[in-house]
Amino acid sequence: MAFLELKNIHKSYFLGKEEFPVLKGIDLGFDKGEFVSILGESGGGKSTLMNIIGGLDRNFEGSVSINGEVLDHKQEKRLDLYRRKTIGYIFQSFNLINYQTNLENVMTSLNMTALSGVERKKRAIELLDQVGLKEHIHKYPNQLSGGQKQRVAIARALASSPDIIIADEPTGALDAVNTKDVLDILESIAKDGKLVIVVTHSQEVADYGTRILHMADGKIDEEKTLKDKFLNKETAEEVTSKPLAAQTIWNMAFDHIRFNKLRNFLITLGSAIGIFSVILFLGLGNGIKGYINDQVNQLANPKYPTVMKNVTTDKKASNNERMQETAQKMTTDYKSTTLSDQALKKITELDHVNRVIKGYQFNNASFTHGKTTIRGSQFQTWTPAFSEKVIKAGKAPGKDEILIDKAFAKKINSNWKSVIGEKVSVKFMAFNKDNTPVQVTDSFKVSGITDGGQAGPVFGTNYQTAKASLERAGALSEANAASVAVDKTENVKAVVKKVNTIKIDGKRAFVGISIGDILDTINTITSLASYVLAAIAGISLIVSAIMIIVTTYMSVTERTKEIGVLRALGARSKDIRNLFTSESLMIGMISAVVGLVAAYAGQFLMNMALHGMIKYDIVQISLGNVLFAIIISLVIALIASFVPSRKAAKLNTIDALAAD
Ligand SMILES: Nc1ncnc2c1ncn2[C@@H]1O[C@H](COP(=O)(O)OP(=O)(O)OP(=O)(O)O)[C@@H](O)[C@H]1O
Repeated sequence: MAFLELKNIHKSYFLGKEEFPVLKGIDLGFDKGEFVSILGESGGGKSTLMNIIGGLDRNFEGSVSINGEVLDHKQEKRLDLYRRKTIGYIFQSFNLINYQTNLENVMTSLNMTALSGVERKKRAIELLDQVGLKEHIHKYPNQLSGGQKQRVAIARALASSPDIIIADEPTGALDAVNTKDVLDILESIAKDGKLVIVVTHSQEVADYGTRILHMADGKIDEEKTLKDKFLNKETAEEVTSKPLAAQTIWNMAFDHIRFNKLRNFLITLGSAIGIFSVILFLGLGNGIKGYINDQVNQLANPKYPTVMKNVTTDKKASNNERMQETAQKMTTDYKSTTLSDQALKKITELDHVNRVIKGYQFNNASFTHGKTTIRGSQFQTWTPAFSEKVIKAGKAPGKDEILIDKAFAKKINSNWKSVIGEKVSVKFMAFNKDNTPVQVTDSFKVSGITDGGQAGPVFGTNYQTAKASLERAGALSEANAASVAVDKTENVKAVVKKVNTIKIDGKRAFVGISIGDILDTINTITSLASYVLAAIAGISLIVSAIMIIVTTYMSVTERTKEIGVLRALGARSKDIRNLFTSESLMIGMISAVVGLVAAYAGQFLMNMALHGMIKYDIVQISLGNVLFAIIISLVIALIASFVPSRKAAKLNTIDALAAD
């Protein structure tokens, strides 16, 4: 029984329905230690036969057996293992991987063995030494002569110590000297106890072997034994085969990215710009939200929700809308907006309420000092609901005293603090019990100066002072607003909810609102705005996804031959898919890192530039934003590589090897 046996091999190609028989019944036996040359006219079917022996072609009739065991061509896994372990391929056009050094080319085959990393490297160097290339191991294939390239290819074919070496026109591209060298090496391989099968057109090459087979018209028409096969000395080295490890695939992907530096740099840059802008906008959203929260909290004490009379009958109206309606009603039907002590008592009786502080709010007040007047501002009572931080100089108003806004104080005197102690007159419209407008004019001493920041100017006296003014003018003096002192911040929400459900005479009596509610509204608006901006920036991520798709496609097209070589060396179809997916993921990962670094740099620069103006870090990239960037970038890379990497994995090995 021969080591390799072919029985009744038939193979046809079909063009449409038309059949072109190429192999018409081949029966052959080969032994280890043989150096067999297959000669024959061009188009006679030599390569077709080699593809069947090499486990690259599965569509044929007949059987191939190794050591008596029939190879099941239907089992892809079995064939992958067969190519990895039993077959070593040498091609006419060398088919080395151009972005790998010669050492790495040999290592690629060794990476499909169970040898350790150190052993693989040692063996690769030994093999390259054996073919006389020790000095050239770190060169790339394009830095070698044709003969040298073919020797690297031989070293690679020998790497996994296969029993059969198939060489398709191995000397076709070589001159006489290199041809002799390569044939010597092939002979020594046969002498080592391996089966060497060479396809050639050259009688000179054929004469070198131990046996010549001649093919014509799809059959072996002549067979000639030149010399005895070499003694089958059992080779000591037995290398166990293993599929490509994930780590190796990552390394190959990385090598390719490095090899195509400029192209990958540009793609990474494109994707990174997308990530950068999305993250920066999200960070800006966080910062603006934080800034507004900070401003509002500087202005108001969150433990004091504000209450007004509810005048709205529309059940669907929000609390904000109700407050606005009450404020409007103050100018037409003032009486209906006042809060009686009796009504406010209902709030005082609620759990967690310490007390209710009565107050006033009047719009369109004007303030005058000498020739300086400011109109259209709100005049209100100063209650503990304001944060003390609002007072930038001086103190809270006592009897017949007033707090004025800093901008107004500056108008009076550029040395604004000096306005404290001066008299300021206030004029605003109130109403008497018949809802007839009554002008209130009074004059108070400035006790302090306020800065309401984004919330606008704050002018205010204490409750007693305002009440006395209203009474002097003959206006209604019942409060039209109140602040509720709640025991703890965490109870504010519950108290406000309760306040909003209190009914008097069967109607909802109050509308209460807390700073928390106001912040919730502002935060929702800011988040929305920042998401919209991030989504607009996200369009560039779509562009980057398209770029990755295009490059992966280009990469697959450019590397068709490499895919064929890897499959011929025994890589599985999923290894090919993983190779392209890994490359995209790596580009996605690098883009995310570059985008994030740029976003952090942007954050630093923007915060530094704006700090003088707003004393706040306006860009605040959160850990969540960082994770989001990494995940979105990887997901895009994964989606973008999905189709091209599958296309690569599905390529037919023979067609891939035939690619130019
Ligand atoms: N994929 C294919 N589809 C259709 N016909 C094919 C295909 N591959 C090869 N053939 C045909 O099969 C025949 C045998 O081709 P093969 O490459 O095996 O010949 P060969 O003996 O190796 O030729 P050469 O010495 O020129 O390399 C040729 O006529 C060729 O045109």
